[in-house]
Amino acid sequence: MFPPAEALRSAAGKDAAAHVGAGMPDASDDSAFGLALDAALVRMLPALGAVFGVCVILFSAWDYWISPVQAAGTALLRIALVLVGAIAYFSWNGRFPVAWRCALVYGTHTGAMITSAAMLPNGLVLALPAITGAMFPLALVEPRLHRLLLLVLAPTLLFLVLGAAVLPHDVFASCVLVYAVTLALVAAIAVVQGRMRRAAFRAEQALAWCAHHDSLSGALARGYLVELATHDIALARRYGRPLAICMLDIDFFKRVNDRFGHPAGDALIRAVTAACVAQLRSSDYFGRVGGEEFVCVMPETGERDALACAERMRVAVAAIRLDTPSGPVRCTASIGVAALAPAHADFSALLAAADGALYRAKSNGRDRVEAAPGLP
Ligand SMILES: Nc1nc2c(ncn2[C@@H]2O[C@H](COP(=O)(O)OP(=O)(O)OP(=O)(O)O)[C@@H](O)[C@H]2O)c(=O)[nH]1
Repeated sequence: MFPPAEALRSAAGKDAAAHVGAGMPDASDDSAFGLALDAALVRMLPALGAVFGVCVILFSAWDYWISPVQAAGTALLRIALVLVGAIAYFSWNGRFPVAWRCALVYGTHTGAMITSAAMLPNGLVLALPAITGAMFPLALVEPRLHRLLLLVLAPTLLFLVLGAAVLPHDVFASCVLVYAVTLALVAAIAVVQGRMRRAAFRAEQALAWCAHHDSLSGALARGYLVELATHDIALARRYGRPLAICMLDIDFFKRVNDRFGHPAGDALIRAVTAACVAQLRSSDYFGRVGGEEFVCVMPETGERDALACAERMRVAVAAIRLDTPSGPVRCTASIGVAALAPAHADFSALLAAADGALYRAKSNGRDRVEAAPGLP
């Protein structure tokens, strides 16, 4: 069983078509890494929020131990703030970025700890290990330093304001020192593990790209193209939608290699890929299925539009001119087009129809587009 095409497209990094001919993902582009971190945050936060919530409520028992008289008040405050954070987290889902929701959960949970502790005698000193300890999971959840600092900003200000108000100066200074050292440690852990995660993410992206693309042309690799096409054919059948494919072969490519050398042949393969991809819709995809053979899959496209697209590709290929020391390299291409019909059992059958049309284009003189005969 093939995984769904959308999963395959996202495994390749972005939309498959957008990557055709685009080369390896740009290692300096952190936007995909940022999206992956946000997705991880969405997965981790509910669990982390629940753990924080349980801890904060358990601290109420501790409050009772320190000051039974005030325990009811602090317990109510803690529970109210945790509930506010949890309710807002779920009701803001989809309306606000995950970073804001994360800040809210962390802010309400640690805010509850700090405010309740400040109400108890020596509470802030006694609760300091819990308040600073709560920062450590953040280093795992959010390794981006600027985001981490934004997350801790509100609780830190609360800690400083309440600490200055309720603690003696020297005790307050010691608490601030412990807090600052912990924050520096947490930031260092975030930076180190962020670097490790970024390196792993890039390696994963590069591997996914290599698995799904042809390294010479940047077009989709045959296996990946077949997987995507198999899925799109199933969709087209299910919903009675059109789909067409083109099979393109560079004419007399051997002569290019023989006359200009293999590097020129390679450059021509890249130029043909770029020229063809430029003629396609973003929902189409283009793969290299053999030495100088390419297949383009066009979902939601009938035979007439596919023929027009194939003609645009033929003209674009004929316009290619590569300047080499041995003179300009030019080429033409023959293209076979086949539209999906009920008689095509699967992608191989459709491909065989396009191959037959391509064969006719070759035998009829090359540099032309031919359609496969209509099938019931
Ligand atoms: N430079 C280069 N050449 C390749 C690559 N893959 C296959 N080829 C060459 O492509 C040529 C294909 O030749 P043929 O199958 O005879 O096809 P053709 O010369 O294009 O002739 P027609 O298809 O009949 O028009 C062979 O010489 C292969 O060595 C590649 O990645 N790079």
